[in-house]
Amino acid sequence: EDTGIATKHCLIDPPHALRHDGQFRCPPVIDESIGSHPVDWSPWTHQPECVISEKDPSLKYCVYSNSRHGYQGISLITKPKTAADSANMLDEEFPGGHSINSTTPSYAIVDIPPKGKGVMATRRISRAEAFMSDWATLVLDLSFPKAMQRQVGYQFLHLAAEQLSDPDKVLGLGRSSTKAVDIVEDILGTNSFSYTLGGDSHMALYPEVARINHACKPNAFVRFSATSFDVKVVAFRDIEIGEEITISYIPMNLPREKRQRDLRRWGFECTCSLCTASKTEIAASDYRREKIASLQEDVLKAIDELDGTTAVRAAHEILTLVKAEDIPTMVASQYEVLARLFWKAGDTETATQYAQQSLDTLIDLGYIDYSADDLPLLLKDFTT
Ligand SMILES: C[S@@+](CC[C@H](N)C(=O)[O-])C[C@H]1O[C@@H](n2cnc3c(N)ncnc32)[C@H](O)[C@@H]1O
Repeated sequence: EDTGIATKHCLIDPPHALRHDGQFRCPPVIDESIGSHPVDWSPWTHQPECVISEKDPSLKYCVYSNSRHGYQGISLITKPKTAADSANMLDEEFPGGHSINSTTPSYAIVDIPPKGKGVMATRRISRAEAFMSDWATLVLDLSFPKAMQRQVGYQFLHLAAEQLSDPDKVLGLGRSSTKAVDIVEDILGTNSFSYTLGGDSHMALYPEVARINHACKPNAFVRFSATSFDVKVVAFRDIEIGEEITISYIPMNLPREKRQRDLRRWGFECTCSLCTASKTEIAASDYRREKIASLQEDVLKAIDELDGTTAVRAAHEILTLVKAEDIPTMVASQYEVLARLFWKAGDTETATQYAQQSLDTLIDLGYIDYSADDLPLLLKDFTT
């Protein structure tokens, strides 16, 4: 479930003499010892509160909040170093350049029994269109719950929520039906995305995106940003007025049984069109999906055995199957696999063509924007 987010890292900290405009400085690491004036905590709007793990005293986490970020502020519970690295991802300029330029609202949050709330299109949305934007509101280092005693963990979660400009937007996501001990824990458990920040696994909550229900063949996907905390929701295909917006909570290539098992974490039985299709259709889909998985193993094995011909043949077969199963993101990654295989075999011309096809597929989906640098960057990645 890698959402593929990357963060900017502060790699260059030039000599003092070059720091005349302050632009190139690495952001300082800030923790509770920093000082008692708000200017000391900048860019955070609250004094960080920190705790050291009793289980491992080398681990320290703080709550970092900026109540001006996005619609309702952001709170991170993370290591001081990670917070310093992410400070440049903050965006205090809402409603600024990141929002969707649309005068007609494209969706509404409505009751969709028995799923609870859900998101419905209120106008026609075109394929590849980014029709919703949202900002990370709670971000939590995944190692934090394990490193902390339960009560301290809850206390920090609640502090993080309280320091948002609109805590109710997050707390309102709580399910009244739930038996969970702690409401914030429950909210994060069923609503957040996993992503990497400062090289560590985190979970991130986007309150608006959190209202989107799951489907195994969804009509939308979430597009993450490598350089900011905002996300966009993009249409996989044209969506008609009154249609429910859906995303996939799980990898899109799993057979039915595995999907149902993975979805249990969210506490529902999936009744999407793919899960309730006819027996024959489900069997055909499952067959292709299991075949994709076994062919992926064949590719890896062939690479191990330096058998390029078999690897390419299996990769081509996967491409045909993911097209038949209509898993567009895997079409793009499969072109990339082929590009890498040809690159390895020294056929850089064919490799370049496949790399271009991979990028074209992602651009066509609205997954990335066109950039002239992308092809050389991708090819460079093949060599390193
Ligand atoms: C991220 S939230 C989605 C919004 C949620 N329905 C709400 O009212 O806030 C995830 C929760 O929605 C419900 N849900 C999502 N997709 C569903 C589906 N396809 N069928 C039934 N319930 C679903 C489950 O309760 C799940 O834990």
